[in-house]
Amino acid sequence: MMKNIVLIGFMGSGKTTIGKSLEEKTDMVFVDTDELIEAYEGCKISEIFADKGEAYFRRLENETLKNLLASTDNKVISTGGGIIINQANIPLLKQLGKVFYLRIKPETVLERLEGDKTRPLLIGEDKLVKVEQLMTDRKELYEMAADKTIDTDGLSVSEIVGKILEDFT
Ligand SMILES: Nc1ncnc2c1ncn2[C@@H]1O[C@H](COP(=O)(O)OP(=O)(O)OP(=O)(O)O)[C@@H](O)[C@H]1O
Ligand SMILES: O=C(O)C1=C[C@@H](O)[C@@H](O)[C@H](O)C1
Repeated sequence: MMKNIVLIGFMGSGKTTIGKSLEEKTDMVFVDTDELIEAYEGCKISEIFADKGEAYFRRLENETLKNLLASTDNKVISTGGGIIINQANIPLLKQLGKVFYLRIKPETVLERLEGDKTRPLLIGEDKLVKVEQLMTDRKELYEMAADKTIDTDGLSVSEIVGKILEDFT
């Protein structure tokens, strides 16, 4: 297994925020699979979904994990919220390093992503219903992929970072 910290969890669970804070507090380098895909494709995730479809995006996520496996370690890898949908990704995540699942309640997701237009799966009405449905569909997959689950509701960024570092040996 490579020595990376891998962060998984729903949109808005804090993967980017926690990942960047880990980068500041350690000698590890932060990367984000959504950002790597945007850089590779030269456009935004919402444009990839609109122009080429979700299935195309999911293939890019799988390629991105394979590229990271071929790269150096000592990274904090933040992942797209749906990275676990393709179950072939689960063993890849585990090979990359220790997988931390940042668990969050649907209500907290809505509070955090209010007005955010960058998540194509959460556009339109009835967002709470959409979030609840997606979480129900994904719950088991996140748990299957995780080495460690952190319930993040009500915790500060530094508390979550502390828990991860305590556990990352
Ligand atoms: N522990 C926390 N407490 C309060 N607010 C937080 C916490 N962690 C993150 N946030 C806020 O929640 C929002 C979403 O966080 P972030 O972008 O890090 O999530 P994400 O998991 O990377 O989402 P996505 O996968 O959709 O990019 C941000 O505005 C961030 O400041
Ligand atoms: O939860 C999801 O399926 C997604 C989460 C984002 O991080 C992006 O990867 C994209 O918007 C899809």
